Amino acid sequence: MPVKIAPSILSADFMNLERELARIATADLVHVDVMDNHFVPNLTLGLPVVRRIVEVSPVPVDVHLMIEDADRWAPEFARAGVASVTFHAEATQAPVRLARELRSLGARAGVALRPASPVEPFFDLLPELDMVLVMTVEPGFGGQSFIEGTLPKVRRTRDAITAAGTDTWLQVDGGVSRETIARIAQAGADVFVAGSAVYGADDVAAEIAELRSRASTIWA
Ligand SMILES: O=C(CO)[C@H](O)[C@H](O)COP(=O)(O)O
Ligand SMILES: [Co+2]
Repeated sequence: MPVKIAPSILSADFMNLERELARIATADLVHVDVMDNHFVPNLTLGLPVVRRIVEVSPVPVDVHLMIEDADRWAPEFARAGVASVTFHAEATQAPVRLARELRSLGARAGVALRPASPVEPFFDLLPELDMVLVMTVEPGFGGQSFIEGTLPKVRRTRDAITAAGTDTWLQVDGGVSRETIARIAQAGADVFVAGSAVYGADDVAAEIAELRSRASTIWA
């Protein structure tokens, strides 16, 4: 089954991260948003915290870097032992060189795109990438509403991955909820980040199961 649910700890209780990670043990990945207050107008957490998350997380760690100078910093997150490192296309000088370096360090390599950034330049480069992240909100904050106008980009990306025949995952991040997930899956996404929808639910495990079920129906 291709569908993966990746709760974002951006909406978790940062004072109790170990407990918050344990609550999402039935998820496929945990999504960790790293923000530097330069690439986006928000500041979250950095390498020392990510290293501890890797040690205690019950599921593989998926890092989303919203930082400038990804070429300098992204490899450090791979060295921290995360499963995947996604850097923004807008924050790197050399995406292929960086993706190759991340892979050589044992991490999956992902490229992320702001809603207004074109994905087409990456179509010929898909064999170099383990994941494409199409942002479905402007990066920086959880709890924003889904931007419907990003769906055609998700569909074009899925079509390009199918044409390339690569095993590149297609992640969406921002405004994923019970209301939006089926439409996003219909457009071709297979990895779904959900922060406020999961951590805002009374029963976190039930919410993860519900999101997975709604997306899986489309993929079945
Ligand atoms: O990268 C992000 C914000 O830049 C977060 O991963 C994303 O916003 C998740 O939050 P929500 O599901 O509440 O929209
Ligand atoms: Co994110």
